[in-house]
Amino acid sequence: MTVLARTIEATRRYGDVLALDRVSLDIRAGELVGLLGPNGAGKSTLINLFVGLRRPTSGTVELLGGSPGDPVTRRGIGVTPQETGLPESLRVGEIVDFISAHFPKKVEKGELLARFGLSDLIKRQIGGLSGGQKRRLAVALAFAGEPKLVFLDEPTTGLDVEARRALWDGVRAFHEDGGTVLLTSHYLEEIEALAERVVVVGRGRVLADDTVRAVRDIVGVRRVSLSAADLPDLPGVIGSEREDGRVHLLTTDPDRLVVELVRSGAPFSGLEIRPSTLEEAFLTITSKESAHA
Ligand SMILES: Nc1ncnc2c1ncn2[C@@H]1O[C@H](COP(=O)(O)OP(=O)(O)OP(=O)(O)O)[C@@H](O)[C@H]1O
Repeated sequence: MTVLARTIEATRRYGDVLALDRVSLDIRAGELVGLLGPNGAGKSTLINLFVGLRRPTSGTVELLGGSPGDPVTRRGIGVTPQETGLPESLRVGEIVDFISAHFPKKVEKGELLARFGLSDLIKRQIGGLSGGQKRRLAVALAFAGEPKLVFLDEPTTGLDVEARRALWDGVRAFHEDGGTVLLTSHYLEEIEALAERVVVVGRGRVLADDTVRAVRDIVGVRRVSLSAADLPDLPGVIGSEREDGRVHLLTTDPDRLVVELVRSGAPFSGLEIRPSTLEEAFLTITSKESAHA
């Protein structure tokens, strides 16, 4: 399958901060890929490398067979960054015309607005739109030039459920017509609603690149925490660490783990069970450390 965007061992530093650490990733034609990761994982940095807003400190980035630095290449993509500022005095229809004018091919205005549930707002000034409507418009504009590949950085931030659904419908329609999308999110639920492939990023590295189902199994992990001096080997523990005298055990079956813990007779106190955060689940599982005392 044709690769539309690719990084090879891409590293990006901001001063002392290593935002991306040797990331190699292919985005193939027709894919809808979700980039999932906690705050500061490096998602926006990766998108910025792909769309030519930043250059890698080392490594290579390719876009549509060319370089992201080339404005002609960039005409083949659509982008909605995390923060968007649209001119307040323009009307919705006017901003669509303005953006479309930059592209050789364009989606018909009425159709573009309908796809994102914005038809009724065509004559409204942008300054009079709600935050959610502005966000939806900013996302719709990424599709205006009939792009081959669209990058959406947290497209549904600040949207209510209905607006989020309207936006998802627009993205799905583009994908069903063969379009390729890379979108970032903090939420697996969002990626699950849209994507088939999930790339999990944490601390600048790709931690997993798999189907939504496979990633969901890992994210479904629970964290069982307790205070104990010594613990025997317990079944079903897929990762563990010790912190300030507490032991954190990761498992997909916390009920069984607790039963086995009690059966083992090992003294413990302060038992707590909670869902693991994405970062905990992935970093603990992928680290080789084990903290069986
Ligand atoms: N312009 C910058 N100058 C300095 N550090 C930066 C800059 N941009 C990003 N960083 C740092 O690089 C790391 C990765 O940031 P990035 O914005 O790519 O993460 P993210 O996964 O998109 O996070 P979020 O989900 O919060 O948007 C973070 O530690 C961030 O503080």
